[in-house]
Amino acid sequence: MKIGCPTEIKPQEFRVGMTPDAAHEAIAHGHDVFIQTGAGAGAGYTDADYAAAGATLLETAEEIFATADMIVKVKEPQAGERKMLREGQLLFTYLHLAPDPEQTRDLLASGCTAIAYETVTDSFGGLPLLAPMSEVAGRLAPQVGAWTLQKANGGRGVLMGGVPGVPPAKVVVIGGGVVGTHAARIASGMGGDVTVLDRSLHRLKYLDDVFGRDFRTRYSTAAATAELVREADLVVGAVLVPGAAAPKLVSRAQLSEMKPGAVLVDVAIDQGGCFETSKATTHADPIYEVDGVMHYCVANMPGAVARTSTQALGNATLPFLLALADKGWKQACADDPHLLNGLNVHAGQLTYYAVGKALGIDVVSPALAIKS
Ligand SMILES: NC(=O)C1=CN([C@@H]2O[C@H](COP(=O)(O)OP(=O)(O)OC[C@H]3O[C@@H](n4cnc5c(N)ncnc54)[C@H](O)[C@@H]3O)[C@@H](O)[C@H]2O)C=CC1
Ligand SMILES: CC(=O)C(=O)O
Ligand SMILES: [Mg+2]
Repeated sequence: MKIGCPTEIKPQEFRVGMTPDAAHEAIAHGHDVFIQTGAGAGAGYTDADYAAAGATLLETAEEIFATADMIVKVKEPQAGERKMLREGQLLFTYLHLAPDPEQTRDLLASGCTAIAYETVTDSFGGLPLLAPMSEVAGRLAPQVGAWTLQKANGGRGVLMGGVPGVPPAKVVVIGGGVVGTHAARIASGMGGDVTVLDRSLHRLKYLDDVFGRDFRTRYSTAAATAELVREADLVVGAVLVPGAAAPKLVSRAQLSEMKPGAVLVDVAIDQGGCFETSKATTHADPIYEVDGVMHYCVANMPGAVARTSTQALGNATLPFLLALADKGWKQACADDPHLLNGLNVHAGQLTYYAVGKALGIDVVSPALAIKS
């Protein structure tokens, strides 16, 4: 198979879909790998690294899209990239379609087959291709939250860990999955006074067993969330209903009850965000204020630490990438129901139920789509 990896073009996105090691493995499996020149630069990989791995360097994204049977990326295809997708071509990347009707429309119109990293599952009930970036974003969230809390950035001037004789920041993490657990661990390590909310008792029990000395847990009801958010210095939004638009758990009206200069970091923004007032921002201009409360809503947080993120994502995607290339997507998905769960679009049909529900589009079952 011809595998193509273009340079990411989302603003301030420095990750790359394939490392030189991944290219080397795919080539050892008998595939041809085409990398756009400069694609790895932001993650610290040179064109020479890819050439040494046996990949062919191509100058432009147009050449990559025209040449490859499978496109491997990091971020959802941007409007210009979507125009280059064609019928029968396989796209393997993050998509986050539920909050993105324009992208969904373009992918359906292109006739391509699109497998979304974020909806591939594993046998432990997890999301193995989302998890590495959730680990990164979760660990970044207290770091960016602490920065936003600084006075010069519009925050209320509270130091995360306090100092002897002065209390630390009150941190509330909504959602105790991968992002939430990593955010809580780091915030607690920085000295914050941390509470994690989740609606899964099983998850709360796990967190209490493992981290009970480091942070508190609380069952997520609207009342508990409202009470904790009112008192918080920093709130991290980390909920997920896989594939679906994020539920709105803090309303605009609640902002007026919060402390002036408190900070909301909405990691769930790539699924539309879990605060009513969230709108996606970029690393170039990450924060804004609404009703005295600072918001940080960057939809590609891991891009800030592109080298760590590229390596972590590459470790997770490689086995799936090789299965898709070795067997073709239909056989690979037929053999692995967890990979089939990644199928969001095929030949003009939407194949992921939660996306169809969010956007009001009819859905064809993925099991039927692989037979078409
Ligand atoms: N902004 C960014 O750069 C990045 C964003 N993300 C996003 O972060 C979000 C969280 O991802 P993960 O932690 O991997 O998901 P996860 O599935 O591991 O955890 C989500 C948790 O939310 C909980 N939850 C669902 N509804 C809830 C509610 N109403 N109240 C409280 N808890 C609730 C679930 O029980 C689960 O424990 C996703 O939207 C993901 O796409 C992930 C990586 C990077
Ligand atoms: C998960 C995701 O969308 C990201 O890492 O950018
Ligand atoms: Mg994202």
